[in-house]
Amino acid sequence: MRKVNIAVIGAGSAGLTAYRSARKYSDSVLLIDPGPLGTTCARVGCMPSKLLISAADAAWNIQHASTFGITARQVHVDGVAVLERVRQMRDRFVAKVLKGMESIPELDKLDQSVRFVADHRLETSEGELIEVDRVIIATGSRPAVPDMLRLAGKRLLLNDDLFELSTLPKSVVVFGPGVIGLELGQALSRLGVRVRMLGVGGSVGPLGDTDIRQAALECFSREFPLDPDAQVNGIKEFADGVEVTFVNNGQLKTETFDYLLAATGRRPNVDHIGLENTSLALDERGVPVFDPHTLQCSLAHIFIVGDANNHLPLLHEAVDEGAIAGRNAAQLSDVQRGRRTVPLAIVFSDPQMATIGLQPSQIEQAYAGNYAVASFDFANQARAKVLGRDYGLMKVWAEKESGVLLGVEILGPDAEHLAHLLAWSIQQQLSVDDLLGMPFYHPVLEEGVRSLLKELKGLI
Ligand SMILES: Cc1cc2nc3c(=O)[nH]c(=O)nc-3n(C[C@H](O)[C@H](O)[C@H](O)COP(=O)(O)OP(=O)(O)OC[C@H]3O[C@@H](n4cnc5c(N)ncnc54)[C@H](O)[C@@H]3O)c2cc1C
Ligand SMILES: NC(=O)c1ccc[n+]([C@@H]2O[C@H](COP(=O)([O-])OP(=O)(O)OC[C@H]3O[C@@H](n4cnc5c(N)ncnc54)[C@H](O)[C@@H]3O)[C@@H](O)[C@H]2O)c1
Repeated sequence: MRKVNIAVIGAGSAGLTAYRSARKYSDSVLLIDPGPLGTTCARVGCMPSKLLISAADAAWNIQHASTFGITARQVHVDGVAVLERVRQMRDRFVAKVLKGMESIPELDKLDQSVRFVADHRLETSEGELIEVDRVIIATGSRPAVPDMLRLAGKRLLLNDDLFELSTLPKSVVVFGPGVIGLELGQALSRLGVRVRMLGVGGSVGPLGDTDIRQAALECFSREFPLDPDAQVNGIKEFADGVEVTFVNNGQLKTETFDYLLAATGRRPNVDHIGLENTSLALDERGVPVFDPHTLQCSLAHIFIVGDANNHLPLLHEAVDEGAIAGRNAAQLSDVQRGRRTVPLAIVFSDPQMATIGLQPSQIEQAYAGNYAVASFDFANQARAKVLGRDYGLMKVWAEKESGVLLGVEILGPDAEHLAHLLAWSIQQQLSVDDLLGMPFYHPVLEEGVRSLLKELKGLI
């Protein structure tokens, strides 16, 4: 039987980093993945979605240049060319990952799927048994599709499928106004696809603040119909599309679309890896209980990283977790708490959305009576007006006595940059006064942060 010191299950962003981190300490590290290789981020996630969004923004900016007195006569979106570019560029990102994997010795790689058959034993899809001293689970996640949406049959699209279409569809109903739904749904709409978006429970993107959520709803609803708490009565596949019956303004309405895009969340890939054959403690979703600082599970020799642990399903977190777990798995007698960065999530919609630090509900719970919050409306911001993008709302929460920043939510132009500025400030535990002592150029979007901080100073 093959014997391995450290087995890394999954060669995505988390697994690859875990492998490299562990390999610094041990010669016996096996990276196991049946493929497709190249990582979710590069193949079907971060990169192709951002490529589609860039195409959409190009079309949108031309169509809306009239704000500046510039009119383009005819804007033609060539759906075939748009998707070809997305795939071409996507393939380059994937190729870069695969090239990087070439430096991994062949003996360290196994192109099969594996499952646990005991705490220290894995079985490959071909029946080979592998005795393992330590294991890092890095199996990622996959779309979670409610049964009802499967009624769309062949007309059901997942994020993976969207980028493989030969041309842009004419119409798409998007289920789930979360991160993926808003990014892809808005991009499709801006590329001329008729989009309707339906959600449950009223959530919009990752936003926790009700005012910002409302502002987001208003912004997106200007571009396509969006009901974040829809009542859907039926879904039916027919030869050329899918028919959806839902309640719209109190009336039952039936509309047909080319496709139904399911963007209703993701589930960790831990249900087919034989966890039932181990003595690992699992949570209510069947995910191994683990320590987010060490990535160690209830059995000291097993670690879980990236989307598989369902904690912070984002690329930079997957990479950080892989590095921590790789080191800890290799140094089992000296497991250490790795450094976790301040929570930061960005949605590449327009306006962009960002959440940083503690969520509003967490602040209420931990700092009740001892925090202040100020908000800023981009409608009044000089730079946003110059850019013709004067919409959005931003809030910052700070502790009352110290003035230290606790959390931020942004809906606004170029939020990706403001979000980093504020995330770095929170991580440095900077206070409102510290930040107000920094330079603010004119005219820039950051001046909005200064206005907000000045208001916040008056409240703490
Ligand atoms: C549409 C979309 C857009 C996104 N955009 C962003 C973004 O802009 N920014 C951001 O930060 N995040 C984004 N994400 C999230 C990000 O892509 C993920 O958080 C990240 O890719 C997770 O990496 P991972 O290593 O955990 O998983 P993966 O990269 O999915 O790797 C898991 C690997 O495990 C393998 N595997 C599974 N089961 C087994 C088994 N039994 N045996 C062996 N191998 C197995 C799989 O083949 C796969 O290669 C996006 C996700 C999606 C879907
Ligand atoms: N820019 C980024 O960083 C980025 C981009 C895309 C994805 N991601 C990662 O991928 C994860 C998954 O994204 P996601 O958008 O699939 O999940 P999500 O949790 O962000 O959104 C799922 C949405 O679907 C809704 N929903 C659930 N069941 C539904 C149903 N039956 N009908 C209609 N709506 C329903 C939910 O209310 C929610 O609004 C994100 O949490 C994020 O971590 C990140």
